[in-house]
Amino acid sequence: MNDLIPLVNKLQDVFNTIGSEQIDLPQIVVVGSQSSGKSSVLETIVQKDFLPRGNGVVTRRPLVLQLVNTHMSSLPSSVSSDGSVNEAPDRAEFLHLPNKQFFDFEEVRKEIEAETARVAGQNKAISRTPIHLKIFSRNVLNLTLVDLPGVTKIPVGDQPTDIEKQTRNLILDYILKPNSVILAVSPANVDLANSDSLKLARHVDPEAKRTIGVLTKLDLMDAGTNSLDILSGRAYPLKLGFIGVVNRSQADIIANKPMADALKSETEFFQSHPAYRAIAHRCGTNFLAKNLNSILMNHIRDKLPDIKAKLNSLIGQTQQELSSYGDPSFTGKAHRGSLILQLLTRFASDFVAAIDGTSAEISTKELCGGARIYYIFNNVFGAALDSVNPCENLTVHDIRTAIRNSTGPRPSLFVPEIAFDLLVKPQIKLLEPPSLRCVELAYEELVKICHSCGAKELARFPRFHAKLIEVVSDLLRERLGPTSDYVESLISIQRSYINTNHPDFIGGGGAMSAIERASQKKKQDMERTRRLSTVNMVLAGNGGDSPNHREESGEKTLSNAMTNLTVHQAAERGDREREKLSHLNHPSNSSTSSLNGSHPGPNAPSKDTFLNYFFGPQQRMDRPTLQENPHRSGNVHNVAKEMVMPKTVLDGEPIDFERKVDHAADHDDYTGLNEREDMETQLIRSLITSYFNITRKSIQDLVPKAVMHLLVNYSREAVQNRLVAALYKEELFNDLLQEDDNLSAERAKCKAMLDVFKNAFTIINEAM
Ligand SMILES: Nc1nc2c(ncn2[C@@H]2O[C@H](COP(=O)(O)OP(=O)(O)OP(=O)(O)O)[C@@H](O)[C@H]2O)c(=O)[nH]1
Repeated sequence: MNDLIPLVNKLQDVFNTIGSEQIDLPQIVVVGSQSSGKSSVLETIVQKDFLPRGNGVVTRRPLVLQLVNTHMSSLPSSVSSDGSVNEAPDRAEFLHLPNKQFFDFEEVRKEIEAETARVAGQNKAISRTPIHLKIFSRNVLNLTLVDLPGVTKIPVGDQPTDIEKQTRNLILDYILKPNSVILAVSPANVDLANSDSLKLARHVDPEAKRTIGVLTKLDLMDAGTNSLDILSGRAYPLKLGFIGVVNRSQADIIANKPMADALKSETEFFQSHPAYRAIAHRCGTNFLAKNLNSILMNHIRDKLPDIKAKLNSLIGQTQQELSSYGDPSFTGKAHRGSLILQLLTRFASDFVAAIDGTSAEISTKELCGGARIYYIFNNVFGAALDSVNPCENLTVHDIRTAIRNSTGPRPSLFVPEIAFDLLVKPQIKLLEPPSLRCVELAYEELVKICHSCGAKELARFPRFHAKLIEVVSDLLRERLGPTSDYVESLISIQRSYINTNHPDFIGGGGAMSAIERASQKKKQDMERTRRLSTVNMVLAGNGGDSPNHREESGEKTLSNAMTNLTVHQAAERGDREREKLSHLNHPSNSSTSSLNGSHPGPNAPSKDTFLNYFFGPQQRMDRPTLQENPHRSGNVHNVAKEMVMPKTVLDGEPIDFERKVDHAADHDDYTGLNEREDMETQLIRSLITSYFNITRKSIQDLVPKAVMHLLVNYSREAVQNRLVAALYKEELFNDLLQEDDNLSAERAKCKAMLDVFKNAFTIINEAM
């Protein structure tokens, strides 16, 4: 039974070697506010002066103290020549100094101070890293105790402003572990209601099952007061009870009072104290040590089955982790070929599965693989194409220049087809950058896919993994060129023949109708604005009307004025307007019927020239007479006719050639377009937009198909063969199957851990 504490110490040592905190080993954690007497309690238990002393914060790192009874253990004693047994002297060992033994406990104190300062600095700051100290003595009972920094309220020295929070968290880290027994130290000369240690203990152990209370400084209580209520468990119930102790006072320490004397004085104190006399056998440091020893042993005995179960599952997990690093024996000569082939096939099928979306490890966080390619086609590429303005960079100047240049030395009779052709081709070129970008994005996605393939299985063989990626990347790069070229040629194909017979093309008639509608609307708007401003003028011209008067007449005057004005103006314009409108809309008028619809009727001949689109075949003959003076009428239909006859001729004005040449040379001077020029420009723009939209649609359809065929599907089919051809070569096997150094180290660490767990399991098995 008494072997249980050495067993836990053994486990602790075993786990310390691998720094594993996976097992929560039973231990006693000493908690208390600053200067409550924690170190004094520990020193009295050990019966040695070995802990740092001083004012204020002294314990600044957790101290894991293992007490080993050399009397009970088989450890170092020797037999002298006269046959008597020489008890080995008490000694201490630090985990951080494995080859050094301390026999002078003053040196132990210095080492704790130096080690504390090394990690936590010289000035009052605290650190979470524990110091492990083992003390071998015949005067101690087997115990494992952890001394923690005291709960501090006010920061001093280098301590950060949140020192209270930091110490609290550090303490909580230890006492939260269900296998920790909390030794809550409270000074008896301070009201228990203010005890920090009991507050913290209650927080993590509300049923007070694993908290043992220690009352220090019982000798410092005011005369006439005592803690009998607490010590007998009436004031503050704890399952493990309260134990009172009297440690050395500061004066005793200064006077170097020996431990043995201190223990004697303590016993005398309890035996002679009127209040404690009756419970003296349950008080004092010796009783505390014995009690702690049996509490810890019982605790260990209770917890061992859990620890065993936990170890069991850890062994399973670690074994699994170890096998994930691969079996080093499997890379022997006989197996290399099949291993290479197996990993290579796995890589290729991962690649295909990622594209097809059949991968076992499909991400739920972000789009990947095939879905991402679809997203590129549908959303990214689609949006990029949609964002292209069909008339991007196409200024009025460009359009006018194109029209003029395409007519050569002749005056422009119609808006020439050649100008449209000239202008629309560069616009189609605008579809090329997004299309090529689409190819690149799909390529990049495939590269990304290939980087994520086989990552788990191939972590062991980084060279092989890199080679596999290299070969697939080469394959993808090879396909990038032809795919981009093909997509580029798709755009060139579109540019090489402008198919104005396309059924979706708006054509001249459609474009004219659209412009006509827009123009009419614009005119109506302008008219409305003009009327309103006239009304305002009428209202403003109402003589000496004061502002107040105007306000009084209000809406009524305004509406009257508007009605009068509208009626008046309608009468003035009269039949002229009505006649024009009926002329435009009259179905029997063949010249307007084709203008109003996008497509000519079923009997209309094919739209082979611009003249056809604009006016239908009959229009060739339907030229305006000079008397009609279409420009002056401002009618859209007449303006369209103007494109057939230059305005200057229609107006009958003499042409000043000198001025015209100068004007044409002045490229920036297109701001003051006349109505005919404005109409021509608009017409060209709407034709370009219509044709561009048709091309955009077909590019949007064709590019993804090309990318799928030439890049994605091609590489998908070719990947396995390519990998085998490039890498399944006997002379490469050695290089490809070179293991990663880190992985070998990880495997070794994992193996060591597994050994530790197995070892611990055996230790527990033997003890139980
Ligand atoms: N008279 C008397 N003095 C005590 C007793 N216990 C501790 N002291 C004194 O109280 C002071 C603080 O004791 P420590 O043991 O250093 O307290 P601590 O809780 O370890 O302090 P920190 O590690 O700094 O948090 C010392 O001067 C001790 O001598 C006691 O039972 N009686």
